[in-house]
Amino acid sequence: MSWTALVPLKHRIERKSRLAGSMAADARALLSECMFDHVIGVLGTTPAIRRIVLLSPAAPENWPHDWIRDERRGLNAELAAFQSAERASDLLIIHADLPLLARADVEALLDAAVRTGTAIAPDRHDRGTNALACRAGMVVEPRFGPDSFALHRRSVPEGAIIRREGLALDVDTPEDLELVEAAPRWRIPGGDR
Ligand SMILES: Nc1nc2c(ncn2[C@@H]2O[C@H](COP(=O)(O)OP(=O)(O)OP(=O)(O)O)[C@@H](O)[C@H]2O)c(=O)[nH]1
Ligand SMILES: C[C@H](OP(=O)(O)O)C(=O)O
Repeated sequence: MSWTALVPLKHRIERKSRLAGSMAADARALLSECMFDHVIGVLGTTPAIRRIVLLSPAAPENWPHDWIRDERRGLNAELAAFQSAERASDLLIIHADLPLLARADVEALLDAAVRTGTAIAPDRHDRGTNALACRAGMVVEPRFGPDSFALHRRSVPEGAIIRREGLALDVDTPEDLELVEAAPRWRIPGGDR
C-alpha cells in the first residue's frame, strides 16, 4: 500500500489560539513547531507512506516534502480541492498537533482503512477528527470543525473507528497539555512555563 499523507498547518501566528490565555505567543509557536516536526518525523518513518504533503499558507524553509499553498478558502474547501486533484491516491489527512503519535498508530489507522475503505481517528472526546484515511475512490467530504467526528462518521458509517492515545490526544487546551506533559514519551518545549 502506498499512501499520500496530507498535513494541514495554519500560518504560524494563527496556531494554537486556544492556548493564548496560558502560553506566550513564542512558546505556542515553539510548541506547534515541535508537534509538527514530530508528526512529520513519524510519517516519514512509516513505510506505507510514500508521499508527505504540507497544506499551509507558506512552506517552511528547506521543507523537504511536497507543499500545497493554502489559498485561504477555509480548511474543508482546501482539503476538498486536494482530494479532487488526488482521486487516484490512498489519502491520509492528519493533524499536525499530535505529540504522542507513533508509527504503530498510523499503521493501525491505515491497516483499518485497507480493510474497510475508510478509517477515522476521533479526538479523545469523540468530538473532533484528528485523522482520516481513505482508500483511492473512497472520498469522504471533509467536515472538519465542531463535531467533525459525528459528521464524518455519518457520511461513512461502514468506516473503521480507530481510538488510540497517539491519535486521540491533540493539543488544544491547557488540560490537553497537562496530559501530554504527564506522558513519558514527550517533553513539552518550555514546559516549565
Ligand atoms: N492549512 C490549514 N490548516 C488548518 C486550518 N485550520 C486548521 N488547520 C490545521 O488543522 C489542524 C487542527 O486544527 P485546530 O486544532 O483547529 O487549530 P490549531 O491552530 O491547532 O488550534 P486553535 O487555533 O486553538 O484552533 C492543525 O494542524 C491546524 O494547523 C486552515 O484553515 N488551513
Ligand atoms: C479541525 C478540528 O480540530 P479541533 O479544533 O477539534 O482540534 C476537527 O477535529 O475537526
